[in-house]
Amino acid sequence: MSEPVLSVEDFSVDYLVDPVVHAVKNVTFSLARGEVLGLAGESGCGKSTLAYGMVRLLKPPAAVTSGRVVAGDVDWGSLGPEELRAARWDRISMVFQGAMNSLNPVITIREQLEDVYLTHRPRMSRRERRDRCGELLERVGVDRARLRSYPHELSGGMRQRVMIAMAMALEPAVMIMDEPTTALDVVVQRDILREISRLRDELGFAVLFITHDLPLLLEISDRIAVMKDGSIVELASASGLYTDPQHPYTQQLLAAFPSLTGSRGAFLRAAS
Ligand SMILES: Nc1ncnc2c1ncn2[C@@H]1O[C@H](COP(=O)(O)OP(=O)(O)OP(=O)(O)O)[C@@H](O)[C@H]1O
Repeated sequence: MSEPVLSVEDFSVDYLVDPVVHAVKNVTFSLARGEVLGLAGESGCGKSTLAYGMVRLLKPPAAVTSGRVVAGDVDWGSLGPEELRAARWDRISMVFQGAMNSLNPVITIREQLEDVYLTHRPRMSRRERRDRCGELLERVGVDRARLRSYPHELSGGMRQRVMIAMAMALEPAVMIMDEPTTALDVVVQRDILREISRLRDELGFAVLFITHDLPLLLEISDRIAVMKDGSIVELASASGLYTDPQHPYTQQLLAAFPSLTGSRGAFLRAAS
């Protein structure tokens, strides 16, 4: 495998409450350039804690108790608050569940997208910034005329696409997506996921895609990590995990989706 764009080594997070919750336990994995790694597991297994922990967005009582996260040549644990702010979006960007609700209601889509460039690329000319914002929107399937809109004038699906555009604005090597389409209806979800797959092929960023929806992960991932009680119990190629699950918990998860037992492999990305 080529040099990973992201590696997570022996990473652990506790919630320092009484009694202490060991939410993420000694997690290790890496992401190759252009890879989609799915992270599956049921509610409460620690997926979101891992995602927020990786980009150091956790607040007390959460505490990272072991390990490190290295993106490119940067150890995230060694960055100060300012450096972290700069590295987020630029090297690793995030789209979280309900992210569409974090758009500022009183400023236009154009201003929100331009803001990313104003903050992170202050030397970019006004003209280039404007062009880029239009291109970004079109990339995620939203007409550039929408730059003039306010968030409430867009549907939930469109707003989530705007968030994905924003996450791609600085062309980060890694995007972390935590249930990015869960709040949307199934057709919109599929459209957006197809778009993410296409953009990944086109731009070559790697994606850590988190969801409890295993059939969805089988469809879009190259490899899948299965998480249970804070630990990764199995990590395999999507096809390997589907055809030859090793861990009893993975077998149980697969069995919980009767639709998967139909035409074998129909869900697999590799098979499409
Ligand atoms: N602020 C907190 N204080 C104490 N425990 C917490 C806190 N936040 C989360 N936890 C616990 O940490 C564990 C992991 O939670 P986390 O939200 O990361 O799981 P998840 O797999 O992302 O679940 P979901 O899919 O429901 O978001 C759970 O046992 C949860 O109860």
